[in-house]
Amino acid sequence: MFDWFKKKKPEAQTTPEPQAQPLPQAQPMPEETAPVPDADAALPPEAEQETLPAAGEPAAASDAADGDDAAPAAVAPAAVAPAAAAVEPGMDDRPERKGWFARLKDGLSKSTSRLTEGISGIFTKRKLDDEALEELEELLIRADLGPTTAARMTAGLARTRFGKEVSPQEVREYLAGEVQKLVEPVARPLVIEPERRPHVILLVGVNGTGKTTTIGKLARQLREEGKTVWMAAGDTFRAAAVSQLKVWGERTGCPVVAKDTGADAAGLAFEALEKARAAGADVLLIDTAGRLQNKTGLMEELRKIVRVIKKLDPEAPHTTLLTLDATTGQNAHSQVEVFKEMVAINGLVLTKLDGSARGGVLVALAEKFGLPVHAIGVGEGVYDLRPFDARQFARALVGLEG
Ligand SMILES: Nc1nc2c(ncn2[C@@H]2O[C@H](COP(=O)(O)OP(=O)(O)OP(=O)(O)O)[C@@H](O)[C@H]2O)c(=O)[nH]1
Repeated sequence: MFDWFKKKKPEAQTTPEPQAQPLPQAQPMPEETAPVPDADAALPPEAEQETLPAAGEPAAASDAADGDDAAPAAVAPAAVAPAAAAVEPGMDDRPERKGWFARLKDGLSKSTSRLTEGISGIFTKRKLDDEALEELEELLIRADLGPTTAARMTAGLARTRFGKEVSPQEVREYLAGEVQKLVEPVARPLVIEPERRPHVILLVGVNGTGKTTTIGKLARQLREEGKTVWMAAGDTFRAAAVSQLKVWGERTGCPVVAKDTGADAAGLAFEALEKARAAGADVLLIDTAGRLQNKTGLMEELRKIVRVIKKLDPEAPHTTLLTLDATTGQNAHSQVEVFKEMVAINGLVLTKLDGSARGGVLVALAEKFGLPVHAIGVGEGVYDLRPFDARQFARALVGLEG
């Protein structure tokens, strides 16, 4: 299995340091699932194909998802890559060289230094006058906090300190407090509802924002909590995405339901839910495509996935998470708008807050959309997903110690 992994290292796959820290035992596979040692051997021979109760291939006229009674199309069953027998040596990057707060702070340092240097420039030995307020407002807008937030924060500072001498440290403390107040309501950890079996989590987001990596990180966390996790390789558009998810499956000891490139993503999600349910899994994580360049196609695909899995569980997906790359700054706003049109987003994961991030955007997103930020990504490793802590984030953003 790991030979395959070595041979077919996917493009975006990371190479964490070899430090074994075993997760719980690999999950048992249901009897009827065939191990798939190779990504290219995902389809079983024709004789073994079975008829699915719903959801056909994209070309099939009968779309079970549309709720019609047409006969479901015969499709190749999804292959299930078995959970690895043991955690891959090297997947565990837990003995961190740096604490996650330090990483977050480092990552935010570009936004932070611009902000802190700016604040020092404006406020050293100077009274808070209109000009200083204007400069501060501009600085906050440039740090991606958004015009509304910038205006409110500046006005708040003026209310209590106008005409007085304020130090840069005072301003930073004030801003950290305001940012914390703003983001606190959205800092909500992801809750897995035990009565759902499985709790279905759909990951959506533009390509490259970190969906697949986030699935791997989430799977690791959930497995450590003793939960059984299945994954569905719903980005059937890109072969690399499927292989990448299989690698994460191996790393975390979670079965991955996958099909060949071009297969119907909704059909795959349906099968994955059936299988995860039959196996009594606690959580099913569904990866999806993120081809925003074909917005209509993507919208249809995501909506179909949702319709199809609702046939098995009317309340699924129980969580639809949008991953946003924090380095894209204001672009994140339009991504939220676009994906909200497609599916009912009920949580965000902000990734790449460790790398030249434009972290202020998180504040503006919180203000504008109020969507819960369930987690933040602070690195490429399997341990680099953290619950979003409002206070620590706020302090890191303005360059204060946690
Ligand atoms: N520094 C850093 N890199 C990250 C983080 N999350 C993901 N990445 C990297 O971002 C790249 C894209 O991540 P993917 O998980 O492949 O993103 P995706 O949305 O699934 O993209 P596709 O597979 O193209 O659909 C990979 O190189 C990841 O290692 C993070 O929190 N920090």
